[in-house]
Amino acid sequence: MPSPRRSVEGRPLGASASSSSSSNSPGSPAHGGGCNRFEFQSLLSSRAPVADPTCARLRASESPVHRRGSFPLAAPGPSQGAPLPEEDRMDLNPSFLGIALRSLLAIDLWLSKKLGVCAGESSSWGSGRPLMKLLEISGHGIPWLLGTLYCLSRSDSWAGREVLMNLLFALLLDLLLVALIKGLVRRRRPAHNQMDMFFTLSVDKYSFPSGHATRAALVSRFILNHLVLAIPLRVLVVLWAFILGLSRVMLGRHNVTDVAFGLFLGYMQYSIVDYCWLSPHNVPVLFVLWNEP
Ligand SMILES: CC(C)=CCC/C(C)=C/CC/C(C)=C/COP(=O)(O)O
Repeated sequence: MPSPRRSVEGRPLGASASSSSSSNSPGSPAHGGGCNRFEFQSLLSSRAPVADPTCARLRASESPVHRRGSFPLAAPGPSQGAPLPEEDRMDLNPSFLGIALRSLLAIDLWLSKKLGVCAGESSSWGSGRPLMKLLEISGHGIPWLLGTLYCLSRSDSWAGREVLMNLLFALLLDLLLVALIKGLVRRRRPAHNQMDMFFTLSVDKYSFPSGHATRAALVSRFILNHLVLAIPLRVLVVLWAFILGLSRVMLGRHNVTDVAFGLFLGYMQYSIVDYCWLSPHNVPVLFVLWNEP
């Protein structure tokens, strides 16, 4: 009578774990991909080196997780009742972080789709689209850059110039960081978005993080720290940032997480600007362009 096939450590292998490639069982190469189908690997294989890496990988099919039916790739082998070390079982469990991230992404997509009520003319709040697009322009990089440059050219005080120079630096830093992260993450905009934004850069086909949200948070914090405003105006500035962020999701331009992270990033960017504050004392070269007003 044939004895069960054994791994190098003497434990029996499951039926589909046979290393003979002639089989047409699910785990066999003939069934598509061969041994590579077993994506998970036992901790044991890293502790006890084996001569043949194929064997190490095949040992995964012995795992209790595997046998419980989570991945029904292999039929139960003769090792069914044999107890395994605790660490073998833990390694095959999906990580908590992975599950949490996947759940967050699923909620994000679902919520963003639900909130995308102005994504098209025929959407449930399609008539609000022009207003959302007006908000979009209020947070666009071009008007902010041109506006700052214009004010800088008209400014007649050193203090005003210093603040405006730092605002310009903040806006450029924001464009750079957002372009960098968008290019690295490469998250596509939501499927329901109509790509009809004016004046975009090539990275703006990506959505993470929202450039409008970063700018809104950065500029708001900047204004609150450098302009003396009455309380109602201060509230308005904060509201503008949040409503602009929400409008990005309502227009279908972004998912909720793009905007949430954008607001956070913009807020943090202000801290960088504040830390590197440009003044005639630390970078005089930037200020020699002007004579004393
Ligand atoms: C100096 C320079 C490179 C200016 C470019 C300004 C510009 C075209 C910024 C793009 C603004 C924009 C459309 C960002 C996308 O915002 P999301 O909220 O859709 O990420």
